[in-house]
Amino acid sequence: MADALQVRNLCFSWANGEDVLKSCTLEVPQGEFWMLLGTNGSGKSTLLRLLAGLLTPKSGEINVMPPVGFVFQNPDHQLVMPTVGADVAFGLVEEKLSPSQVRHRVAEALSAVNLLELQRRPIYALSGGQKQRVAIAGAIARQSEVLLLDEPTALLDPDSQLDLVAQVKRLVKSRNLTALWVTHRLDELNYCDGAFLLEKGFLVDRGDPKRLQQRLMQVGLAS
Ligand SMILES: Nc1ncnc2c1ncn2[C@@H]1O[C@H](COP(=O)(O)OP(=O)(O)OP(=O)(O)O)[C@@H](O)[C@H]1O
Repeated sequence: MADALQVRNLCFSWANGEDVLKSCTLEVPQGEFWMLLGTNGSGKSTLLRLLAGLLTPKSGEINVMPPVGFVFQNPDHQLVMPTVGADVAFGLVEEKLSPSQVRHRVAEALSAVNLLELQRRPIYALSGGQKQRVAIAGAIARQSEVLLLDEPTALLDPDSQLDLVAQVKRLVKSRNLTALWVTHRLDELNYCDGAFLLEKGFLVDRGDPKRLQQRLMQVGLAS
């Protein structure tokens, strides 16, 4: 399977000169769900922002299959419209679509995350997990091939957390999407195809999630 996401020798420094990513190389095959783990400050969010094109690398190569959908830790930083349906439609304003095409895309994306019946609900009246699903529906409506999710369950209770990760896994598999999901929660590793471990800007391990789960349970992953 071809890679939907590829990074070669990626280096990044902030303006203060701090090296955050040190020659990182990774790839995620199309249709797979991978996770990115690491202690606080190891560079996970920075890597995700580079993949989304929100930051510019110091050196190295990034290839990500477009369009890319990004899901933030806090959905209140991303949902901008008053209702569920309006928010998902807002993401389509730059595409030249007729009103009926927009309605169709919004309905299809909300069905994919089981929120169609909440289309007219105000955003403020949603739970945290429902808000994250609206953010994911936005990416699906824009027909994103790659989903980048930066600790999307950090603000969720354990039940909503596992519902969300299971739902993203189903979406990835049923639509042949590709996802990279940042987490501190080791139980989420049960849902992915593989995982990367980032330490102080170096990718120090990768591969079978069960093996990484064991390794991290033994040493304890700081969160
Ligand atoms: N805008 C910024 N300007 C300067 N330094 C930054 C900026 N954002 C992050 N950093 C620094 O970059 C390093 C990596 O931060 P990053 O947020 O990528 O880590 P992380 O692994 O996602 O951490 P966490 O698990 O706490 O979210 C940290 O030392 C952080 O202080």
